[in-house]
Amino acid sequence: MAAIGVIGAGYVGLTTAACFAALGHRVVCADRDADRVSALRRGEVTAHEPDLPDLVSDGLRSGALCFTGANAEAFTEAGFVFLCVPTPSGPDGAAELGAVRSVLAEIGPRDCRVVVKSTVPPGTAAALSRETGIELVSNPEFLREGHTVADFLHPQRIVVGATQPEDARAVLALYPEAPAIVTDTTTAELVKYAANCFLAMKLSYANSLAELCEVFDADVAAVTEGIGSDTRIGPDFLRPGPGWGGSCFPKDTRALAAAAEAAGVDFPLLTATMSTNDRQADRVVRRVMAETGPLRGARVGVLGLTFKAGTDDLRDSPALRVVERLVAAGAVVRAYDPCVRGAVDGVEVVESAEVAVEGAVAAVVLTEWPEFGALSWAELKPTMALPVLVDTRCVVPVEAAREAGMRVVRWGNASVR
Ligand SMILES: NC(=O)C1=CN([C@@H]2O[C@H](COP(=O)(O)OP(=O)(O)OC[C@H]3O[C@@H](n4cnc5c(N)ncnc54)[C@H](O)[C@@H]3O)[C@@H](O)[C@H]2O)C=CC1
Ligand SMILES: O=C(O)[C@H]1O[C@H](OP(=O)(O)OP(=O)(O)OC[C@H]2O[C@@H](n3ccc(=O)[nH]c3=O)[C@H](O)[C@@H]2O)[C@H](O)[C@@H](O)[C@@H]1O
Repeated sequence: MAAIGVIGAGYVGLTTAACFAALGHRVVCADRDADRVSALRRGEVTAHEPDLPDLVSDGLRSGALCFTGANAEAFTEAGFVFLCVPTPSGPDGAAELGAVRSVLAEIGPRDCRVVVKSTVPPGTAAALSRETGIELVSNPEFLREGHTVADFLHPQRIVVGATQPEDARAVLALYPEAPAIVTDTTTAELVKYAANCFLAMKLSYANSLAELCEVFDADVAAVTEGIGSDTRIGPDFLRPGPGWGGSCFPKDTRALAAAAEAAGVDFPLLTATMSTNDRQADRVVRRVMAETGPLRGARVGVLGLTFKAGTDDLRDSPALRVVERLVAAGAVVRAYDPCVRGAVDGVEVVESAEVAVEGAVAAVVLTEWPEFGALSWAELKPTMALPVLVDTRCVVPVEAAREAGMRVVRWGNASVR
């Protein structure tokens, strides 16, 4: 059992803290957001993450986990301190390291292992170790939102970068058994970007295939099944949609592109991955308008606002990019998302799919919430101004919707497979 400090109680920090506590370690988790800390002390978890509220409550009850607003309390006694603070995009796309630096300044040289879990550009730990005199360990995180606890407790691999082999061994020993990749800090940092950027590239490829399929009248579901059955390609991350988003892919692709450019390395695959994504929202609006005509003054019902199903996270959501463009085209947008309540810029958020599509010239599915697959288009169609359904996530059973009289645009002409 180890004494662990975790700095940052967001998706990554809170999951790290609660899971390490569940694994038998003693954890102090610090966050500078006083409201978040007060809520967590009461066992209130706002993120929509399966099992996380239970693990937090268990940790608080057993005393294995506690929360503080003072970072110093998380590292005074700790043998390990995990940095899980944000690394957002700066104005030129490069990762902004202000939060990491400020925490390191607070820690100062001391007798504990300082582990960077935040996603930082290759060379960061080495440079900051030189600057601060703290020998940093790199331990990038690969969890997905909506699955944070399961991904943390059952990782496909753990990557640790360290200068001293015993530091890497000590960090690995905190985790459950899993395949480990032990390397230097810069390589570990690059693994993280390489993974996210590769997945983003795969998605941009799939989205371009979807566009091609619509032009050639081919079926993207069959195409991606056809290529995904080749184990060298693999079936995952080939589902086309309105573009990829979330708190990490967009910022991490920008950050790696900025790092490559600063290093004088031409990486056109990466820039094409991003520019392909940037085009997707306009493509959705074009596809809607091809069915409805001009949108000025027309009502559009949007189904789904989060960046993917299974999360309440709206950060850099492709759905919001589409909404912004629909509004710019003059549409009056009403949106429903099972996980979003309250105000979202430019759009009226309503309490049901039925209310969202009432009076609309088109219903546009932008997030793959399973409940959208169960909607009765026979009941919805008579309430709409035009029977148009644009399903960018391919979740609506197309035959049933067509039988109900809907004109269905299914992304990439995807068949139901
Ligand atoms: N969200 C995700 O799925 C994943 C994120 N990452 C990386 O992990 C890092 C954190 O991401 P998230 O957990 O999503 O961020 P988040 O925004 O959900 O949470 C960050 C937390 O850190 C706190 N914070 C900021 N500065 C602080 C400081 N100086 N002292 C104490 N607390 C501070 C904030 O109040 C916030 O609660 C980023 O580098 C991200 O790229 C890596 C893998 C997955
Ligand atoms: O660094 C991070 O923050 C994390 O980023 C992603 O996780 P996450 O942002 O939770 O989301 P994903 O499930 O990867 O989805 C990203 C985007 O791709 C889209 N997507 C995903 C898969 C697919 O087949 N099609 C598709 O359009 C999603 O809708 C979403 O907009 C990675 O999957 C994690 O491994 C990584 O740790």
